Amino acid sequence: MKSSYDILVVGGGPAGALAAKTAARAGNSVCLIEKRSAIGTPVRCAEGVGKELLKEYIKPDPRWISAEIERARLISPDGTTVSLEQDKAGNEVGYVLDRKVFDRELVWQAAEAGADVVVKTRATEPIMENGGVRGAKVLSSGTPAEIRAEVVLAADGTEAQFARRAGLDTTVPLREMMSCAQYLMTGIDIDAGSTDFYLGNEVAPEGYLWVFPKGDRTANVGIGISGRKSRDGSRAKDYLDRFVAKNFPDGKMIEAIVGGVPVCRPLACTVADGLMVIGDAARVVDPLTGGGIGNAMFTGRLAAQVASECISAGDCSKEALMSYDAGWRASHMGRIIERNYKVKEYFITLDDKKLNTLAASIANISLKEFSVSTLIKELIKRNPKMLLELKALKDMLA
Ligand SMILES: Cc1cc2nc3c(=O)[nH]c(=O)nc-3n(C[C@H](O)[C@H](O)[C@H](O)COP(=O)(O)OP(=O)(O)OC[C@H]3O[C@@H](n4cnc5c(N)ncnc54)[C@H](O)[C@@H]3O)c2cc1C
Repeated sequence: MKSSYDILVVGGGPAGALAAKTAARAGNSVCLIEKRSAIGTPVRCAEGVGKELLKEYIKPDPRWISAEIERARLISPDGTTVSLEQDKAGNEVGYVLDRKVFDRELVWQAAEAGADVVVKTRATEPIMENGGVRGAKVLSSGTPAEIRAEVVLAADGTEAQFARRAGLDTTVPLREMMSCAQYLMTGIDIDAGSTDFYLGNEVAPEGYLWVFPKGDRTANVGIGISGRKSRDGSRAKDYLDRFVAKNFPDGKMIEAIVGGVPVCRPLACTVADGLMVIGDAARVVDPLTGGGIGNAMFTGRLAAQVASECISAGDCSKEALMSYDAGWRASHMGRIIERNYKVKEYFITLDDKKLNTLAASIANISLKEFSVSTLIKELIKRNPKMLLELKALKDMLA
């Protein structure tokens, strides 16, 4: 680790790794620091990801694919199942990853591209000069040091501490922080080709419960609920325990995790003078699905491209870096986040009866060519009693 670089990346998750790889490939001197002693552990993720989405960033490799997924199923409170099968070209839809291996591979690719990767090194605060970020104060294996950089890319995950310390507003409303609990379970009977989402206030109030297969009768079984507790005082783990006791009484729990997923709108501004915020720290998790791996990689790559251009032009001011902020907001990803935020806000208002009605009305149709707009049209056609509500949703998305 040197004391000065073109680009300093704080955090070795998918956002930081893609940013470091892209920036190093563009010829910049790059340092990626990670506070943990090993990249990728412990895993705080259900590890589901779309195939198409991933293809853009990394070649599929059986070393980090735990399972191939053919369909996603939505299970309503009364057990009605809606199956979303395959993409338009008939390809399998996704993977469940082994993120310990996946994250390590991404960071290894950054190192191979020329980035210095330093673990056990935590950014404690930004170096601020003339109102801008000029690097980071760090604790590297317990020893204080300073790393200066033209641009810092903050990829430090949900807590977004680096951006907050640099003066950005990173507040998440309590109800928009989904609290999660997850067990890695083995010895359970599941559909090995399906990611299952259980909906309803009994199972997961204002959220959902997931079963993501990892091969060999093993799965990530997890839950996210809105806020820290539900109205009756139950926590995410209480709901998960009830579900597991009922559905997988003979299963064995191998690993347990807790975590939070911000299902809010992204940061109002993701840049400052000398600073760009990427991945979960920028709050670009999909607010409807809770998926953030692809969006983390997308923002990491885009930020590194913009940072490289700004460094070459000798201008890393907030104004110059703003093309990253404007770029991701105008992108397909930015538009989907905005749309899915509205869909999520609508779905959390539905009681179990309405969820059952909607699920029953589309359970028997083929959703192979599924798109949100065609689905809403179909729902409106089939649910005259909910016409006004569904029309309001359609207008919101127009
Ligand atoms: C329970 C749960 C289930 C999820 N399931 C899915 C899913 O199925 N599919 C999906 O797409 N997404 C899922 N997500 C979201 C997904 O995990 C994140 O969106 C993704 O990991 C974001 O990547 P990132 O690089 O932005 O942040 P992270 O992966 O969180 O990486 C941030 C890194 O920064 C490091 N760091 C933090 N502070 C510092 C510091 N001060 N100095 C140095 N390093 C620091 C951390 O140790 C960490 O390694 C889930 C999240 C949770 C909590």
